[in-house]
Amino acid sequence: MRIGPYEIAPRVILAPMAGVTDKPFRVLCKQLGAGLCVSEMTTSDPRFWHTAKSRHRMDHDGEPAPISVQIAGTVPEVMAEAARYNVDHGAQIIDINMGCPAKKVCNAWAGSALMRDEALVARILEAVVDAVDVPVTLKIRTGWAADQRNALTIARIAEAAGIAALTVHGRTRDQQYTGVAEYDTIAAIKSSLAIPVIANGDIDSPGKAARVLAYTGCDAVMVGRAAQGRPWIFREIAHYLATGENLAAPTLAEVRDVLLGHLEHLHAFYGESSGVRIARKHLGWYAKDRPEHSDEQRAAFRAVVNRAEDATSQLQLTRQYFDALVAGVAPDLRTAA
Ligand SMILES: Cc1cc2nc3c(=O)[nH]c(=O)nc-3n(C[C@H](O)[C@H](O)[C@H](O)COP(=O)(O)O)c2cc1C
Repeated sequence: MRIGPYEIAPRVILAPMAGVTDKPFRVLCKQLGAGLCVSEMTTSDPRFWHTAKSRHRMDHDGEPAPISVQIAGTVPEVMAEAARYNVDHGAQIIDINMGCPAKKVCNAWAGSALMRDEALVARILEAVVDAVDVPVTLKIRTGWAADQRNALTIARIAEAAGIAALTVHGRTRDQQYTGVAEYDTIAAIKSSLAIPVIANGDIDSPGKAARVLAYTGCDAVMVGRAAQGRPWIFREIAHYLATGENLAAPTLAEVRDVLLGHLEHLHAFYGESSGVRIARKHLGWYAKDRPEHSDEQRAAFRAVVNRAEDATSQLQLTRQYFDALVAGVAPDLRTAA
């Protein structure tokens, strides 16, 4: 699949997730097989561009190409300026967020709320496409509510405005994350457009990715929540799409090394104090799906690791836990604390 000059291969993309898809996570997912990783959304309001949060979100130093940066906002000229600013700071693809149901975004009439105003959508897309020389992509839901499913109309507006690829999350805004993704709507959109369409929603295994691609006819799939604590899902999906075979799960030693590398990158990127805090949610996700140990042990691991206040002890406790798993013994988390 192509987005402007970029060949996106394999056809599996990391979804933008605020608070999750920061640079350390994007770099990791790319290394582990994602064809493209989309940044957390960045605000289009210039008053917030110099906060620590925005500076981290706009930092793409050393990130592998193509660098896709998501912007959110409501005013066409402001969105255009935000797109220019991000391109000046390394963005090679601009993605526009009209898919996020978060209150903070929707109260400001951004994210998926924008889909209710089709004329404004057209003005925003045209303004952003005109403002930059890089490809502009759009991410939408199927509509605002069950009786307001206007994704196909928005998709046609997007294509006419020069959008280079469209991602559709198969839910309406009022569904938030409940219900099941409607792949029928995504298939209908794909069959009506000439630009690449990316299917998103509930893709959590290589088999599901292949089924969604076949059912919708889409050009690629986008994976969000299933990548949390499981960044190797991208190579698993890529391998399955290429061969029809399942790749072996990563060994515990590899999981340990991936996780320790991820923690080190978080500590270096955010600084020790914020890095340790931000790492905690990732630690919880990595521990969540380990079948080797009991729920009690996983809960104990989270509790102990959450107490680590500095980078050294967070790394040490994590290593200790996974070393014990690798050796096939129960980790003694009481003494580790
Ligand atoms: C924690 C979290 C943060 C998210 N932040 C964004 C965001 O910033 N921009 C956006 O377009 N979608 C955002 N989403 C929606 C995801 O990109 C994706 O559309 C959704 O999770 C469905 O895909 P999944 O079923 O693979 O998780 C977020 C989702 C989650 C769970």
